Amino acid sequence: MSMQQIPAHKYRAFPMVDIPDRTWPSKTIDKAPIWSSSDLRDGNQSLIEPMDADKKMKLFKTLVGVGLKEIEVAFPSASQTDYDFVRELIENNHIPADVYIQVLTQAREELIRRTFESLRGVKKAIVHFYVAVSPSFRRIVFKQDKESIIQTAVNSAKLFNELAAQQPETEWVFEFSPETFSMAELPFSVEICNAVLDVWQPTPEKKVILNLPATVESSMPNVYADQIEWFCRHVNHRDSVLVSVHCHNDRGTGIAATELGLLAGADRVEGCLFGNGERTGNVDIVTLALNMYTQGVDPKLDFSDIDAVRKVVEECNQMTVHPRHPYVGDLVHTAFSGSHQDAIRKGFAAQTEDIYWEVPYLPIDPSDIGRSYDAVIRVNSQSGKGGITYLLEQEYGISLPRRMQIEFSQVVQKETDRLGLEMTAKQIYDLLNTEYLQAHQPFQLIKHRLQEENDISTVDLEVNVGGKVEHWQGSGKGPLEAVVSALPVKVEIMDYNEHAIGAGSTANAAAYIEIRMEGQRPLHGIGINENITTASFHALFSAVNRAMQIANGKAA
Ligand SMILES: CC(=O)SCCNC(=O)CCNC(=O)[C@H](O)C(C)(C)COP(=O)(O)OP(=O)(O)OC[C@H]1O[C@@H](n2cnc3c(N)ncnc32)[C@H](O)[C@@H]1OP(=O)(O)O
Ligand SMILES: CC(C)C(=O)C(=O)O
Repeated sequence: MSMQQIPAHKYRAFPMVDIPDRTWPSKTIDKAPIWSSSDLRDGNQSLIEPMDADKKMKLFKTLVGVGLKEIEVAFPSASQTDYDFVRELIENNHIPADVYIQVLTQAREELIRRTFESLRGVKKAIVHFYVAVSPSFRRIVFKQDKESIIQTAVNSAKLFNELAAQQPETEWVFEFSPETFSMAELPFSVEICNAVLDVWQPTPEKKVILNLPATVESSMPNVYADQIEWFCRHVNHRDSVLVSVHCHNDRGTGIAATELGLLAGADRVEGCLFGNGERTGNVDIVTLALNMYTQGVDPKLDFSDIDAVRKVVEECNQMTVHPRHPYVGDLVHTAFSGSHQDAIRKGFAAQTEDIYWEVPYLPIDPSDIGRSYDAVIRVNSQSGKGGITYLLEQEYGISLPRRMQIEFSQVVQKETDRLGLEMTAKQIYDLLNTEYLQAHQPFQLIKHRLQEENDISTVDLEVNVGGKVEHWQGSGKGPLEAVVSALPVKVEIMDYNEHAIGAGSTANAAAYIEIRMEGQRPLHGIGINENITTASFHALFSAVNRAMQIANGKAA
């Protein structure tokens, strides 16, 4: 059956939480939470092909490298691969001293025993068990009432105490997840958590983790935040509990839910790099961290080389990161459209090291995460003069004057429309070269002699005119006026600009001239030469030739 005409007959809205004095809306995130990566567990269990030992190790090292101190590495009772991976980490000392490995188990005795067995000899570990608490799970999956669900959790919590006591050399941290918390009645979630806390007896010095998952994201993020705040107010031993959020992204608001959950009192976040995980994924730790970073809050995770991290994640998950993925996607620091490019170019010009970052359209400085500025501006048929100018400036040191930017962008626009494709900086330069620098017909300046006496310049020009060498002479108040007077056509110079390209002995000069030939619109020419006077003469010839070609109907 396709979409219902009246969806309310099939679906219902999630109930609001009765918490009119909620405080989270007026809070801000001003410090990093405790991060826990679930890439090797929740992420891994959602892959078409779960990672083998090599991939798991590679990703584990990457997670350590970015600064994660809590890493859920396996569901050891699920498979021999997972069990062996935990053993490998422990037996071959792959776990840095300040890192807790975390493992997950169902609330079943034999699975819990095997889980503790997998951890033999570990220096410190977080052992995590879960029981689903929502009404549909109680009714449909477990076919158990609330009391027997609580009893399952309590029995497991007791077994945790017992098995941990058998390995006293390990620093144990316990974690309990009322799975499907976001779809459950809050009083029941609190009741089952309190029952587990009664067994574990945490203290402020030896806290336990209560992880409150949006196992399937099923409400707006403000509702999730209300749930977290309500829970934090009602759970016992709040000062001895680390409240953790574990959001999935079914409604596409996993990031928002997590951020609001932090405002609402959560201390800890579980998620995966770039949002891998069941269905639409776990919350993306990278986006969360960089959201904090771009608000001036140190996330305590290091994504200085985000592309290296992405490469490992893509290889291990056998899944590519979307080109629009926040912060890391191939296209997210790129502007194709004209007005964006214009603003970015002006923003870069205005940005200095001593002021806050405020380059328009770029929420982060790409270089902070190891990205170059190369891809920031790319030119296609949606682009304008700003982007074209930026690329010529960045790649070739050519700074077109404003009116010339307008003129040349029309040339580029025609070409992008014709090609229907993006144009690279080189293609744009080639077009500039063909259109302006190689505009040698009908008059090609071969060489010149310039004399200056009593403020009067005199030039002798050797010019190739249709294969025949001619000599033209002229004089005027400056070199350009002298060349204008030598030309066989009447032109008026409207504007002139010049600048150096590069520095030192290899520097070149670029000259730009705008002229008007009788009966024509103004047109530009460019000259580039080691000598600025020669460059200006070439610029004038370039402009004149373009004007002549247009007059003769040979160019647009
Ligand atoms: C939201 C999450 O991500 S939770 C984590 C989910 N991850 C995984 O399941 C990956 C690893 N899992 C596995 O390898 C297997 O499921 C195992 C080893 C844990 C269990 O395997 P099996 O014994 O074959 O059970 P199966 O996979 O069918 O799981 C369903 C059973 O677990 C029970 N169950 C589900 N969750 C729990 C829980 N938290 N505690 C206790 N029992 C549970 C179900 O009620 C069902 O029991 P039933 O067979 O008596 O009806
Ligand atoms: C085990 C729990 C934390 C889980 O993965 C979930 O609910 O999504």
